[in-house]
Amino acid sequence: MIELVNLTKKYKQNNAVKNLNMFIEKGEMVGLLGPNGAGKSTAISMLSSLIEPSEGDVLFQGKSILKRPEALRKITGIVPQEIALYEDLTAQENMEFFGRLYQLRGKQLQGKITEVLELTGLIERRKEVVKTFSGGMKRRLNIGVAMLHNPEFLIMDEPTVGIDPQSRSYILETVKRLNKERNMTVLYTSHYMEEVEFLCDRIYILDKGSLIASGTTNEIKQILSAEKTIQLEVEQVKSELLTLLKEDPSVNRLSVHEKTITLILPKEVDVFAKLTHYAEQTNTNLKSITTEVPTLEDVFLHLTGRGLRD
Ligand SMILES: Nc1ncnc2c1ncn2[C@@H]1O[C@H](COP(=O)(O)OP(=O)(O)OP(=O)(O)O)[C@@H](O)[C@H]1O
Repeated sequence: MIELVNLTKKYKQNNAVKNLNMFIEKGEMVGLLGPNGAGKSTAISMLSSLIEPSEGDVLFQGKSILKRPEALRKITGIVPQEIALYEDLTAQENMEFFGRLYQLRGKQLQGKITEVLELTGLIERRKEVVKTFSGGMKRRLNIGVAMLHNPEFLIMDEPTVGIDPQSRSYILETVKRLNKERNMTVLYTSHYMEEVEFLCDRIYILDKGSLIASGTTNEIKQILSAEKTIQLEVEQVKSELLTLLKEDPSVNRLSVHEKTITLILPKEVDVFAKLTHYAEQTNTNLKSITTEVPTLEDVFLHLTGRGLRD
């Protein structure tokens, strides 16, 4: 349905997106993953014709959208990273304003507003002004606005950043339902691996503007099939311990998040005795050692040597 061909965006010395090749089939949920600054928003802006590519093309049903963006625009709903709502208007008034921009009027507009307010769980709050809403409710309303013109294709740019857990799971469940019940095609960008793992059939991983991996969720995880992930929970992360671990030839990758050290090692290596020894040597109080099933987060660490949330 949609194809990105060698899509590139250059800003002076910086390539925000480099030779990006992607395809999205009708009814698919595709994840675009990467840490902050990876190029996700830039890729989305080119896909939705908000900015022009420096090189490459976007094809919709085989035809370039560069000169004729309307066909794709008409079927696309965009949920931007920034909340775009009028704070002093009620939820209902915001919907009416944006609905009119989509040329909806009268009964058709009111029917659609009720439908999307129900979908986003905000029907009870329709008469309240947006500035009294929580961050999560504003996000849900923003999603509702993107749904007013009945799009077949929904682009969501990190829709769960900085919101409460209930709104987050509500959004994830809603997106899944839209895909199942309406065969909605979804492009979902995130730096939360677990969200993409939950939602998406296929995944593209971007880092510094370039694609570093792509495939089905299972294919991506198999990159780590010869490896295992071990997590060490420590009372205090000591630099001496990190040095010993980094120097150990069986440690392929290492990352630290708060008081947890994550190691990726070959599957056959038995390191428990060695880890306990390192802990003793550095006077580290080891609270737990656990072997994890690899996650997409581990795949990113494996491919780049960095955690997604560093
Ligand atoms: N208008 C611009 N001018 C110059 N550089 C830009 C511009 N827009 C983006 N960039 C740069 O391009 C790179 C990719 O940015 P982009 O916003 O696409 O990343 P992202 O993956 O969406 O990250 P985030 O999750 O933080 O939004 C960054 O290094 C950014 O600083």
